[in-house]
Amino acid sequence: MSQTVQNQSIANTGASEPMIEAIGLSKFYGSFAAARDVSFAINKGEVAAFLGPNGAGKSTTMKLLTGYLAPSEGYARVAGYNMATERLKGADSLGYLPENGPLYPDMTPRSLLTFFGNLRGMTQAKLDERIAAVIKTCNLEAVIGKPIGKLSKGYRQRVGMAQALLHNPDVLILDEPTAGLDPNQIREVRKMIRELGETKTILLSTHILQEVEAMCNRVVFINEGRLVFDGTPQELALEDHNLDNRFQALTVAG
Ligand SMILES: Nc1ncnc2c1ncn2[C@@H]1O[C@H](COP(=O)(O)OP(=O)(O)OP(=O)(O)O)[C@@H](O)[C@H]1O
Repeated sequence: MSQTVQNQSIANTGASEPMIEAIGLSKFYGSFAAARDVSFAINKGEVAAFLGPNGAGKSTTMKLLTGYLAPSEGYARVAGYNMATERLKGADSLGYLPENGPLYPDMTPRSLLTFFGNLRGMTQAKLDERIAAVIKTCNLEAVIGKPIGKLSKGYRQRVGMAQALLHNPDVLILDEPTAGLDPNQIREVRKMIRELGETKTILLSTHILQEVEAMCNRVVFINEGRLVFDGTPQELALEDHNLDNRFQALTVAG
């Protein structure tokens, strides 16, 4: 597989305040590198796709960025805070949708949101206000009192989004937000992300190329744990005329 950085051009969207930074991030499991010296910066206002085939290291890198996993080398910054030494401050600005969504099947969406709000030290008044807001944003009215384990995949994903949005963070890191959803649910989640992207900086992982064109103004591409492209969707498509061809070119042996 190609292991060279084939395009390091940085997207120029006019914004320049870095909100999500990977600085030489590596994660080793024994001698296997799930992420290897990954560096990029997502600027304020950007909606960035984190692209790569299965097993490329997207979830690992996202966990390193959010501070859920300790890097073997390098460090991450969110909203300017080092996630190794200032994680709580960084977490105030960060909402994270993990790849498997909410893992508390016996809780209801309301009890889950209350639990996370309490963990974040929200006052009851603030919590009531924010729960009402995320129920609306994520369309959770119909299921707010039902056990999460009994909800459809689409609703579980929305509960995960509600949890990520609860403290109204400026930065969102979303691990495959549309995975396993039906076409209607995918359309709804994409619409929600587009709307959120008007006010927030977002990094979302996907291997669906239409998602890039539908939602993103920036692409970071990794393969076998290494950064292989960093630029705009237009730059990604340019060399091989379309995104499908380019995805293949960046991931096949070469
Ligand atoms: N705890 C672990 N121990 C050993 N290997 C791991 C561990 N976690 C992840 N890996 C390996 O690291 C590589 C990257 O995994 P990761 O889940 O980050 O990929 P991904 O790009 O998110 O893939 P997908 O699109 O399938 O979710 C994979 O080969 C995976 O098997």
